Amino acid sequence: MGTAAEVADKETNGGLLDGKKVTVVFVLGGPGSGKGTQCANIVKRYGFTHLSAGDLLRAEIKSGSENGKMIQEMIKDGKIVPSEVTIKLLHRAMLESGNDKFLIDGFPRNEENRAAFEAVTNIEPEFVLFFDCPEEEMERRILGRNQGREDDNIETIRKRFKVFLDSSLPVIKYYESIGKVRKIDAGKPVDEVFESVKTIFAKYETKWYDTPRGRTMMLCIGGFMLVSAAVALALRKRNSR
Ligand SMILES: Nc1ncnc2c1ncn2[C@@H]1O[C@H](COP(=O)(O)OP(=O)(O)O)[C@@H](O)[C@H]1O
Ligand SMILES: Nc1ccn([C@@H]2O[C@H](COP(=O)(O)OP(=O)(O)O)[C@@H](O)[C@H]2O)c(=O)n1
Repeated sequence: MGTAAEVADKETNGGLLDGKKVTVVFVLGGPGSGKGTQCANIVKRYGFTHLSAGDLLRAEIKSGSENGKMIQEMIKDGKIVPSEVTIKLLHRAMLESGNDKFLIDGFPRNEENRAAFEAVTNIEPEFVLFFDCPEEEMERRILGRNQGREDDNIETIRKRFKVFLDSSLPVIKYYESIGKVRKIDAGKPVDEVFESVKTIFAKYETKWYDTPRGRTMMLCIGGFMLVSAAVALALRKRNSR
């Protein structure tokens, strides 16, 4: 049982975010497996909002918040930041986005992350997209990433691999046991990986008439048909006189 405010918050959520039904896909895989790269592709094609737990934590460090120093130390050491911190950032970003489809990348990374997210938001993922990639390939990719990340050095990379095996794989196993994992062979080139991703996301394909431009076109076509009908009617009336 949480505080009264927490309980009230949970009751108003009821699996919804701000009263809205949302779709959440967790994107998991080892460090460097290509989660961020493929999330960018999914955003473009399927209109999801991409929320990377790591990016949100790094932005929190930059913002100079009171938790910044602690987060920085944990990331530098490849450790998993306490759930309450990460979940608060994810929850806020979800509310601010205004979207109803989310890719939550790099989360949940351990059992605590998973259980706490479910308890706080009451949201269950639609499915878990799991990028399965050999460790040597992930290491090669991270070392070539060049994003100036403090944790992309060989010592921290090895720690992150260990945390992935010890803490994150059990979460993937849990979702596997309830039939929610969609596994992708992520060791292939980017385009080939995206081909596999597309087969999983096919049902989220945005129809052209669901886009802002498509809706405008539909309105124009509707307006044109109305005007044509009115003109045809007027002509018929005149001819019948
Ligand atoms: N399928 C792929 N083949 C080769 N390089 C890739 C592939 N996917 C991503 N990369 C590169 O590997 C690095 C790590 O990818 P990234 O998407 O940042 O991984 P993650 O988010 O899982 O840590 C990046 O430099 C990216 O450009
Ligand atoms: N749910 C999460 C996600 C990331 N993190 C931290 O952020 C670091 C970087 O995560 P990331 O997802 O951006 O990067 P990759 O390890 O996937 O390359 C992790 O090693 C953790 O220290 C966390 O504590 N909790």
